[in-house]
Amino acid sequence: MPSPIRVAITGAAGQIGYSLLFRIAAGDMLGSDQTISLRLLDIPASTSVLNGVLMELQDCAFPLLADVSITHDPVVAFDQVDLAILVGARPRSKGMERKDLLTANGEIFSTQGKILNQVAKRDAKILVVGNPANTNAYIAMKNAPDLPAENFSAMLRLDHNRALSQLAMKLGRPVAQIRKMVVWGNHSSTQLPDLYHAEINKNHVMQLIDDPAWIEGFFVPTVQQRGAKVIEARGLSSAASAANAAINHMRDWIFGTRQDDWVTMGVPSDGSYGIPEGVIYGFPVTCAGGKYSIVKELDIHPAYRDKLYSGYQELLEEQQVINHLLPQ
Ligand SMILES: NC(=O)c1ccc[n+]([C@@H]2O[C@H](COP(=O)([O-])OP(=O)(O)OC[C@H]3O[C@@H](n4cnc5c(N)ncnc54)[C@H](O)[C@@H]3O)[C@@H](O)[C@H]2O)c1
Ligand SMILES: O=C(O)C[C@H](O)C(=O)O
Repeated sequence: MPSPIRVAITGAAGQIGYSLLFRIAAGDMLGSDQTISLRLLDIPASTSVLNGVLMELQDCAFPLLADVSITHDPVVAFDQVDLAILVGARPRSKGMERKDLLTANGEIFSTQGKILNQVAKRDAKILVVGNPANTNAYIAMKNAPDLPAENFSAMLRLDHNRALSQLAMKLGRPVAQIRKMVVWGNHSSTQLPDLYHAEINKNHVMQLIDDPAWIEGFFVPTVQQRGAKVIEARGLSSAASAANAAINHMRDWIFGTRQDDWVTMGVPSDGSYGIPEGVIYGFPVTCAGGKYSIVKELDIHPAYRDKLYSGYQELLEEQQVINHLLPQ
């Protein structure tokens, strides 16, 4: 068996952590032949809970779990990590937008970006889940100038999965048959789930959906507002589905996307689709050999062009709020 991969998870005592750790330790992210060394980070106030999580991980006797350690020191958690999933941050509650968390959470990502810069492996893959995920990922990336920008990503996979499921339900077909979904932009209510490129068994789904009102009146707002609806229903934000999306995101980034398919990742813009550099934005990407590439030259529905740009503008507005956390 290959030597253990070091995986750091922040916010490990939280609710996403509780869904995420056990699946990673069971092999859902890195496969059944790969041992894992887990580094769990949380704040001192969560030590008791984190101790309980540690006991439960031990009690599972996972064959792939080479070792697990807990700490509240990011220097220890991120030391020579291969993968870091940055979950630890405050979630929003009912009535809040995700960007309302900017000032509460931004600081965490500037600190952690600096420490990743010092101690993580130079090719570490870093996924930011904590909200507002795109801007937090941007803060971490800018505070880690010695790591390649392409090592940083933000999670839009939950939105992508939500869009896939809504479409599968509409078509009455299995989700596994759908290819080429994308959710553009910010992991916020300005995100744009776009099914105009989607295929099912190599047929364009638009040939099967003769219902434009469903797309704009149901599909798009349902995906955009899903996080808020879950908070309304559960009184807590999505956790198991978020953990599942984080595993999907990392697995595809590491092992590659399916043939003739792509996934949505929040990645640094390279100017594609008129989105200037300087933001982390949801794009369709293919992954191979541990690298992602933005899918180029898709024809954007004319009514969507301005909407893609609105997501960019919102990200710039978010950056204004946390400008003091970016190295000048
Ligand atoms: N991108 C997405 O699709 C997506 C989906 C769901 C949730 N989220 C976000 O993920 C974050 C976590 O959600 P949750 O439901 O697990 O929240 P939670 O409150 O249950 O857990 C958060 C954990 O983070 C810890 N924490 C806080 N500051 C920390 C720090 N500086 N270092 C390490 N740990 C720290 C807390 O002690 C807590 O244990 C929230 O910001 C939430 O909005 C994002
Ligand atoms: O909506 C939230 O605040 C949590 C999360 O980002 C989600 O999309 O479920």
